[in-house]
Amino acid sequence: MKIIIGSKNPAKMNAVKNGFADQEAEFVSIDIPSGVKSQPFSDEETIQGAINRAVGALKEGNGDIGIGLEGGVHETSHGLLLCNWGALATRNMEPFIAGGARFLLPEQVAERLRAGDELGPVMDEYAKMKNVRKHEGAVGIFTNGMINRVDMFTHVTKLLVGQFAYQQNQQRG
Ligand SMILES: O=P(O)(O)OP(=O)(O)OP(=O)(O)OC[C@H]1O[C@@H](n2cnc3c(O)ncnc32)[C@H](O)[C@@H]1O
Ligand SMILES: [Mg+2]
Repeated sequence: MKIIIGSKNPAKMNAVKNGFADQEAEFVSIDIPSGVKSQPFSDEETIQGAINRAVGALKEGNGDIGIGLEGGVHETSHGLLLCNWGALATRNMEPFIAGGARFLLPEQVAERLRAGDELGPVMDEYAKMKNVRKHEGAVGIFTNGMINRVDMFTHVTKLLVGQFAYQQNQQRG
């Protein structure tokens, strides 16, 4: 099975490998554009970004499965939530989608995003670190390391792989 990951971000690549850990698979990473804003601002837009990357990866990499993982934010009456979505595309089924962890961003960070900044650079500044988005992620920083970006996207990948497996079983009868 050839799995194409629509990103070269190592946190996403490792998460996909973890999610398929018990299967014989070859992994290829290709930087696929999300087709949405670099900082998606709703669940809807983040889901679309994940689907675009999954479908694009499948085509571009000529694989059996394309995976797209996308981070975004979503405005609520409680404040700005960080949201995370994934999509799994195959040749003959509609893409599967699954959501990951959500939590409120500190107002200081939320204000920067509302003003048009991207979370990646804002997090590096806030945490006084480099490339937070490729390592623990905002989720790792704000949960004191309890859940990092790889853990979070591994969970999303397992939700995708599990739905795909369920559907395959249903079709086999
Ligand atoms: O190379 P790609 O796959 O694009 O990886 P990315 O880190 O940019 O991830 P996304 O495009 O999915 O995320 C959209 C934006 O939100 C930022 N972001 C999302 N989740 C984050 C996190 O946990 N920590 C830091 N930045 C995050 C990210 O840097 C982008 O600015
Ligand atoms: Mg990005």
